[in-house]
Amino acid sequence: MPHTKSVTHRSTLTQFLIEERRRFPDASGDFNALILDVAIACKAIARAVAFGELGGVMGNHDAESGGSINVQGETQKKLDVLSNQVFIQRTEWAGHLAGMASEEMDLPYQIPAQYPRGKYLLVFDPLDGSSNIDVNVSVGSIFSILRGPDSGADVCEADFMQSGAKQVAAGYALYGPTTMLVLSVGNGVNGFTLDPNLGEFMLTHPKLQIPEDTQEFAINASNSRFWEAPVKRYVDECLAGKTGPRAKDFNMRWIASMVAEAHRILMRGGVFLYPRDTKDTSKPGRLRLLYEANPIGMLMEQAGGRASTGEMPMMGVQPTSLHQRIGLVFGSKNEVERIERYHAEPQQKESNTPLFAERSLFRD
Ligand SMILES: O=P(O)(O)OC[C@H]1O[C@](O)(COP(=O)(O)O)[C@@H](O)[C@@H]1O
Ligand SMILES: [Mg+2]
Ligand SMILES: [Mg+2]
Repeated sequence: MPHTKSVTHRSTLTQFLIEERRRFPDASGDFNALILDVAIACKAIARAVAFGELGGVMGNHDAESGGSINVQGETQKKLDVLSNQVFIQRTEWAGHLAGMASEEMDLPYQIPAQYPRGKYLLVFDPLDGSSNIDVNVSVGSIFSILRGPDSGADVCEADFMQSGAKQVAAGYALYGPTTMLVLSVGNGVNGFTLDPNLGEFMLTHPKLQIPEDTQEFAINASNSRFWEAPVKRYVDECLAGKTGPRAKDFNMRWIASMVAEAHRILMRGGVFLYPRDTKDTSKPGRLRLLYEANPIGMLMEQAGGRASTGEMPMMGVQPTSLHQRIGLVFGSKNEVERIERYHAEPQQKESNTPLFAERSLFRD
């Protein structure tokens, strides 16, 4: 029986959290209860994703009335909206939260008056990789936990303006061939696989560590004409392979679900770039600082990898707005450091490797 071993030999998420809590004898248990509520939200979203078309959850939200647009200016999918509701409903009632913020909500979410307020802030991307929902490719949920104000008053944007270094915990759920929860409570990174028979997350990937070197990179190459010189240089050098300055061949991946790319990198190394570019100068990057870059950044750093804007460590960035976008580079430490070095070095005018050279296949 496939699940017998997991029942007898593996820790459940609950057991793992209780054992972690023993490190903090004064802890109230609120934090563990919050993580378990987040885990239930993720299980509920995993079910909705798994039913797909059968569950009537595919396609755009509110399609009959022309669709709904979120604060990012993006058309919301039904599953974006549903996942957001699931996160709220599973966590707002318990008295652990001072407030929440989400990709799908313009403003901070206030805990309704009928519920007690607590000390944490929950920040989340309820469904990452939304463009993949309708094509049955892995998507996920990303979350970050911060300390909130003690006042019990309504939360405001300023309460969330905390650097990534202040995160108490971060994690994601990946709705792939198996559902996984990957979590850091500030003491390394651990991966749990959902046992569908028990409905429990079981510790299957303890103490994840990202290899420092890699031969695999992920970037949306359709944006290459908008990249800044250091990014062009880095990718050119990877593409040049064995005969180029890196003297080794690289492989490339692009899933268009950052959460799935982060997972691959946690499993076997690699580097992910969604850098700042010149495509739309009103948007300094595609991905969002508070609920994408920071939680993934914390997981990377806790697993021995690195996360950066390209210019500085992501964990040191002081946020200025709830839905702030930012250039993001993360993964194997030596590659991220190399990209940072390229940003710091005086810029060459043009890379002299073939893809972007002045005279090449892609230029007259
Ligand atoms: O469409 P692109 O440029 O490939 O961008 C894909 C990126 O957008 C995202 O889907 C953004 O997240 P959301 O789906 O939560 O908006 C990332 O997961 C992914 O890396
Ligand atoms: Mg996202
Ligand atoms: Mg999203």
